[in-house]
Amino acid sequence: MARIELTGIQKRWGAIWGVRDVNIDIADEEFIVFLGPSGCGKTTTMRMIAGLEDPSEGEIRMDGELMNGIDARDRDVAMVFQGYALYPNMSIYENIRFPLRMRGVDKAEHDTLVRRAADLVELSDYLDRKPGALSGGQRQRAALARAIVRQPQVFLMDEPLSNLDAKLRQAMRVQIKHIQRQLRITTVYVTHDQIEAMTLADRIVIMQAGLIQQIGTPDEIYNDPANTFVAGFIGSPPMNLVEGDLQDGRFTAPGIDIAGLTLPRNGKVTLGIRPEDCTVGGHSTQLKGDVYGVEPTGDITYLTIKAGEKLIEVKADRSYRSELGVPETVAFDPARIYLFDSETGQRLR
Ligand SMILES: Nc1ncnc2c1ncn2[C@@H]1O[C@H](COP(=O)(O)OP(=O)(O)OP(=O)(O)O)[C@@H](O)[C@H]1O
Repeated sequence: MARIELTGIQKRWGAIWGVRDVNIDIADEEFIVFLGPSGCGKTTTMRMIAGLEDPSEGEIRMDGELMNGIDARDRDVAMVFQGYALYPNMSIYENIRFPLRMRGVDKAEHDTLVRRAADLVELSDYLDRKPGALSGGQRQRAALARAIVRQPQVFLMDEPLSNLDAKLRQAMRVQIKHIQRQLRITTVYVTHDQIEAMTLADRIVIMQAGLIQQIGTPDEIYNDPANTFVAGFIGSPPMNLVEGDLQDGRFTAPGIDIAGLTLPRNGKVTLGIRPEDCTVGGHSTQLKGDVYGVEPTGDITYLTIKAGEKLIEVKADRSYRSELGVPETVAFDPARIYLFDSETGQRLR
């Protein structure tokens, strides 16, 4: 159980900035995911919570207690990393037990705790094996069990699934979320994978270049992106963003003409529309272009249309087929159209 408060956190090494002005109040039992591209400051933020880095400025508190300057070993956190960091010569049993020995937990409790943790991650049948004799997913589960075993106040996970293949990642996501809910341990998880962030998080913190761009629930981040960075980072494929001209509520760009956008502003704006909020065909005059790519995947067909010089991504019906270069039209759901300031990227509508 722990609430974690980061207030005015900055980290720099000489002229290099890791993070600038990070403020976030993480509730007890919350699952928080830091999401952003490489180098945005996610790991640095997590390392400061762990006590592996000191902030240059700002305060870190756990349950109100100031953590600045307190050694990592004296913080009640457990970490899981991408590289599992299991000891190759120890059995899985001994690997999971290791933190109990390090923390001086009463020996009489070890066996029960190790077996309970192994059971939670479904590794009970593998306790006698060495890490080398396990699959990647099983090793990752062993690393998870080692973090779980002594029930810390906080879990810190840095891209723990990125070594696994897509199918295993999905299975492990479900397992991690399930275990976190069962144990009710505050969890901070770092990833650059938006699906992981959307599926795991109570709240997502989106970062870019050391700055927090938005903090919100997955629904808020998806439905109410604060700016073009967030809009373009979430979604698969992400939101289409088209620069154009707005005059008296009518947006125009090459191949695109949309009326009825109520905004008390004229001039250059960026229009945003998600691929899943577009409908192909019909008598739409909103977008006219040529088919540039068609990708059937079974349950959905991804269609790329070239309008002017811009490629627009559309999620079409699974049965949609066409030939390259064929003229096509697209209609936009008016309630799902976003407008952003083209200069600042900030959301206008
Ligand atoms: N020890 C260090 N010395 C100098 N600069 C550093 C150090 N650690 C990180 N940085 C810089 O701080 C910035 C943030 O790094 P960080 O590792 O937090 O990014 P990240 O978002 O976790 O990226 P990735 O997904 O690639 O791990 C980067 O520009 C990085 O080069």
